[in-house]
Amino acid sequence: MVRGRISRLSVRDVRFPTSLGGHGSDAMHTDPDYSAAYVVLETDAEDGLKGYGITFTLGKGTEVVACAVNALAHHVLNKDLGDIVGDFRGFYRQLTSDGQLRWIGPEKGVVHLATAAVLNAVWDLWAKQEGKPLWKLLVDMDPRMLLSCIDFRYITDVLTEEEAYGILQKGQIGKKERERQMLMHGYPAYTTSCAWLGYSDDTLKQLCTEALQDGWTRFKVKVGADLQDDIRRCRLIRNMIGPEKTLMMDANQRWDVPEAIEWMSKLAEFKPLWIEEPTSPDDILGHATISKALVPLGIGVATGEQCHNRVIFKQLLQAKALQFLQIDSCRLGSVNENLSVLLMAKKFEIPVCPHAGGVGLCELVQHLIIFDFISVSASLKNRMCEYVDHLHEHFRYPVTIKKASYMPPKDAGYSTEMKEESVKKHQYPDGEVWKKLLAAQNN
Ligand SMILES: C[C@H](O)[C@@H](O)CC(=O)C(=O)O
Ligand SMILES: [Mg+2]
Repeated sequence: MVRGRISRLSVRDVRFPTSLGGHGSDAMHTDPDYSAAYVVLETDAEDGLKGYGITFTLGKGTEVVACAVNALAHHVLNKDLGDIVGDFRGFYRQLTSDGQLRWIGPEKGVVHLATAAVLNAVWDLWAKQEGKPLWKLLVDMDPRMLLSCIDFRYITDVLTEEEAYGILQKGQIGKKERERQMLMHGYPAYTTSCAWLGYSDDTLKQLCTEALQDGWTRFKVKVGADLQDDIRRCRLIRNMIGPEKTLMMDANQRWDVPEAIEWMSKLAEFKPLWIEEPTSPDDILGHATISKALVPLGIGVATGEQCHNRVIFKQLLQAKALQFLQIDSCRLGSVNENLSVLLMAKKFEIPVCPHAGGVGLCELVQHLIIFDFISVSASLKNRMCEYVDHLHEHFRYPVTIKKASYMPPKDAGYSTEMKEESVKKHQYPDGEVWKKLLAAQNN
């Protein structure tokens, strides 16, 4: 049973200097410091449980998101957790429809990232109070209750609540067996960690060799800045992994539409399964044009890590603009909005392959995709969840990867809690890591 009134909300700016090693770098984000606006919710329930929520950011943006979290705090403080989750759709709407804050959204940008951080903390707290990992809380939840968490506004033209109910009802069939399958074998993953754009060829070779030894069979390589470099790097990685293993490419929005088509026709010989974010994430019709042009080359289009909200996903699906849909646990408005996108993807029969390149994203999104398999999609065809091998040591409940698959978390909650020691060290600008780095920069 949920209990307690939210008595405190705090938010901290936590940054990791990943840019120093080129980790996480791509054609548009050349110096990413993996960071998080880290929210902690406390209650008066006296059970010692807290809710932890993050949203992923890159360095400087974090302080802006933290401000937005503080601006949203009054919606959460002094609220009864039972009232929040009892009408979660209403609460989601209260946050996303704040009469003043929605002007700097709505449901997009900084204010939506902040909403995700707050709501991720609420879901963590809820799951902890129920004593279940988040995926299991969702799997066991009555379908009507689950649907009551979703705001269907703006998507009823493609998915009504009744249709969604039908999907969830169908998903009940074989659910126990799929849960057993997940617990035994886990959810298939791919790795992006070998081939960030800032890595040298030697680093790429070494990491790729290690990944192959560890049993990875699916790899993503960053492309988009320089065609000759891309050709060299893609050849290198394809030669190393061989013709049978899966290769994906990610351009992180670098190209115009015609440029994307032309560039990919030059990389087609390396047989990528998909090109990810070939152009602006807002250009739905542009994605549709690219998708259509790449069909004869056997290359799909993947996108989603910077899709603002369910409305953009709806239109991408309507326009047949993507072949692989990439949800993000912190870009959308938390679990609530991700549920609506999983259900739309099911309706359109488009495989979901979540984005996880960032700090904490692997920890969070594994819950969503495991739930999706057990209760919604019931399929692993063309599906895999991204994995990046960075910063897990800072989390209290880090992901477990076995045989290149995510093993379902067993601890209660949303795996969002960071180690206090790590937070203290990496808090910006006063944590010891940043004090040293900033002092060195100033000398
Ligand atoms: C800046 C991030 O590392 C980004 O490159 C992640 C990404 O695009 C992915 O993981 O996919
Ligand atoms: Mg990407």
